[in-house]
Amino acid sequence: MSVKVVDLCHTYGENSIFEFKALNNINFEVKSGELIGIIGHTGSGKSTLIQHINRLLTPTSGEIYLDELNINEKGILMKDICSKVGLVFQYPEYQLFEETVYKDIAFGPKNIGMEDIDGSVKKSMAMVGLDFETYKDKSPFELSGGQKRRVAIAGVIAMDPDILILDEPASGLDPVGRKEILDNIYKLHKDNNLTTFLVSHSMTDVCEYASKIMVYSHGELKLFDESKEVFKEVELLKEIGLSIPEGKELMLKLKEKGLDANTDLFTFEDVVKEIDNLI
Ligand SMILES: Nc1ncnc2c1ncn2[C@@H]1O[C@H](COP(=O)(O)OP(=O)(O)OP(=O)(O)O)[C@@H](O)[C@H]1O
Repeated sequence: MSVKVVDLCHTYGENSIFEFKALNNINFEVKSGELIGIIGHTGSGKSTLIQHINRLLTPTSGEIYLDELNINEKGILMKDICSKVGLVFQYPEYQLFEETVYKDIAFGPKNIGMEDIDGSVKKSMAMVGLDFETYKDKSPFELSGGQKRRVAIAGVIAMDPDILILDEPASGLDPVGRKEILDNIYKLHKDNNLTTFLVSHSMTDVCEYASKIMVYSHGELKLFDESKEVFKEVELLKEIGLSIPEGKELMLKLKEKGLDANTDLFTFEDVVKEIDNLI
């Protein structure tokens, strides 16, 4: 499913002394099946943006289209949007509340009136790499941080969305847990052709996975391009207060030291290969 955002503005507390413009004239188009990284400093508007894509917020002005559907048009039910757009909030494990993993994952599908609840729980658990028999009767609260997060993601996937949005899915996990969850999300996206938005503070996290990256600063979309093009804008990114991926940083340092390093590289794998070539 494609997403088109046209002239989107969002002002919190309009016409009050707390008025704050969180998004200013945002325009972009994302094709069906793309994985988009959304990067920006704290308070740049990332969460505000993603809440518009599943209509949790109403634009102050502007439009959002999912394929041809203008989601804020009169008569469109919230239920219809929820079944198309799955939003996984930051630290989703804090929103787990049922006594078993099965019940927690089944909650969403039941709520939107899906028929084969059992089938969708089984399928979504398999998709996030949780064995059904091992985990279905466990309490979500006895699981590790990474496993809890998988349960929370399975609860959203179980509603069979066309678009998946994840707000900082790797935050608070150790390096192994981060890689596991991000690899799993990437696989979900690829296997199901899910249009996916990955919100992060970390360039290093998103650069390995995203086909394109959006960079937000103070409510404005500053860059939206393929990763390697975005990472060429080193000065602008530093000005905004964002670090470039560690791999690219290393390549730039090697170049400074006089080595013929390819500074267009940024993923861990590519950088390791390049270092092998250089030494
Ligand atoms: N409900 C609200 N009322 C008033 N201002 C808000 C509200 N929610 C967010 N803001 C403000 O809007 C701006 C954008 O917030 P938003 O949460 O979208 O940023 P963010 O990029 O997601 O930040 P973070 O990375 O810290 O989650 C911030 O300055 C924030 O303080």
